[in-house]
Formats: sequence, C-alpha cells, structure tokens
Amino acid sequence: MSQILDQAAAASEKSGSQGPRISFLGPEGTFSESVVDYIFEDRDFHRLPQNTISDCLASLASGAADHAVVPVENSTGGVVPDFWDILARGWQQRSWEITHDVVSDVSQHLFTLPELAEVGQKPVKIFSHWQALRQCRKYLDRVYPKADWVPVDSTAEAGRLVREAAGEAYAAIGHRNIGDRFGLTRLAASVEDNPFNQTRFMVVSRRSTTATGYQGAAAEARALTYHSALSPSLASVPAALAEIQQGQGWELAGCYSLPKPGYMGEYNVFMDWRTGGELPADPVDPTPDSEYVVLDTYLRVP
Ligand SMILES: O=C(O)C(=O)C[C@]1(C(=O)O)C=C[C@@H](O)C=C1
Repeated sequence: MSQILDQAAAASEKSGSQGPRISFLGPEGTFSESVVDYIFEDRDFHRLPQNTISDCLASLASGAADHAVVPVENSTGGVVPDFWDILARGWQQRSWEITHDVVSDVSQHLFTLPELAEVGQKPVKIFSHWQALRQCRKYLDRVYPKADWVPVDSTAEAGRLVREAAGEAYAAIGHRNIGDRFGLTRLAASVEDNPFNQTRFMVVSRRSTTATGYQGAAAEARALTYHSALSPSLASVPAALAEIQQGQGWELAGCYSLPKPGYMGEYNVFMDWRTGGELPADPVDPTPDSEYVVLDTYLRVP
C-alpha cells in the first residue's frame, strides 16, 4: 500500500501541504475512518472528517481534500446509494476519479452510558447510521423490539449523541472503538446479523492528484483490477454486456441501477468489471456506437 501513499504524498508536496488530505464520513470513530487508517497506515496525513458522503466528494471538487474514502455497498444491507447518486448526476463534469477500492470486515457493537449499563436499564432509543441499523435488524427485533431505532449521519455520530444526551436511556451501534472515544460501555459485541458482514469502500482522488504515480500503484496492487462502466438505460445493458465480455477476460463483478430522477422505469446502470493480472493499457474500448461509457479503472487494495 505504500505506493498509494507515495502517490498521495507526491500530490500533497506539489500542493505545498505537509501530507495528503483525506476526507471521510465523520466524526472521528467511524468505520470509514478505520479504513482510512488501514490504507494510509501510520504515515502523516490530514484527517478531514465530513458530515455526509456528499461533503466528502465536494471537498475534492473544492480542492480542500486530495482523496476521499467513501462506503459504496455492504454485503448485508446492500448498496449505499449516496456515491452512485452523485456519480449518476455528475459523471461528465466530476473532477475526481475512483482509483482504488477496498473491502473491509464490519463488526457492529452496541454501546450505552456506563451508568445505564450498571443498573441494567434497557435503551429506549438506539442510534446509528441507517446502514448499520440494517445490518443488525434481526438482533434488534429479537432483543430490543420496543426501542426506537433512530438513523443518524454516521455510527460515530450515534456515539457522540448518546454521550451528549447523558441521563437519557439511549444506545448507539458502531465500531468497537466508539466505546473508548465517547466513554461508553459495551452492552453487546458483534450484533450484526451476518457474521460475514463486509463493506466496500471506494478511494476517490482529485484528478490532478492522480496524474502522477498511478502506474506505481498499479504495479503493486495488480492482483485485481476493476473497471467501471455506465450504461445509460436498461435497454442498452445486453449490448453493453455482450461487447465488454468479448474483451480480454473481463468478468462482471457488480451492477447497480439507479432511477433517473423524475422518470419511473428509466435507470442509469453502473457495472463493475473485474480482471486479474496487470492493468491492461486499454482495458475496454467503446466505439462511438457502444451502448456504454467507461468511467474509471481502479485497483483493489489487498
Ligand atoms: O457510519 C459509519 O461508521 C460509516 O463509516 C458509514 C458506513 C456505511 O455507510 O455503510 C460504513 C460502514 C458500515 O457498513 C456502516 C456505516
């Protein structure tokens, strides 16, 4: 992964700052932040926690951040639509590109205030990111059927809210580190319904920061390369599939369709194509008549 860092460091040197500026869904203590720590290890970088995924991408467009790490799908809860929505709305004008993805194991934990845990008081409200609540539905139904499940901007925001509302019988679901961060006591560990719970994150970079060093990253993380393509309607999907499948060993790895705003029954279809080995110089080559456009080619962080 050091090549990714070298690439990021080169970019920040050019922009005159101390280290790459990485935005992610905050506040500190989210799963997104733990993935940033994993990717950028203990090298110097600036943390830029944001309130929403949309803010993460906006920080790239404004030049405030060099890279953003954003969740795009979970193996239990499904797609996180924010990223795909933004991509669908602005794929022609965007000033950033997907350079890597990474799949992270996700284990959810239930926390409350120590004084409530001590007297065994059951929470009446359980806060978390909607995606985390979705990953724990069966558990919550079984153990806390009477509690309100309240979606908030992130899992760490849930922890912060529980800490701030001292005196209320509240609980939060999130990363195991929110206990220490917000002074909360763990009521239950690994409350996700599926023990193989994983979330996929995209590393998204400002275009100007990725122009140099990209081949270096490619040489290191070459085991899997992905290619993102967009088909502008459902009707065009079969032709796009047939054409891309004729290429050099590309295999369909994921497909997400999003309604076009305002049109019932019309969709943008995003496809992720996977291949092993080196990054092909010209992976998929649409012609002017092709029923799809190629968005980005990116690498999986091991
Ligand atoms: O709230 C967080 O901790 C996040 O980083 C967001 C997020 C998501 O959007 O999927 C990330 C991983 C988990 O699946 C739950 C929540």
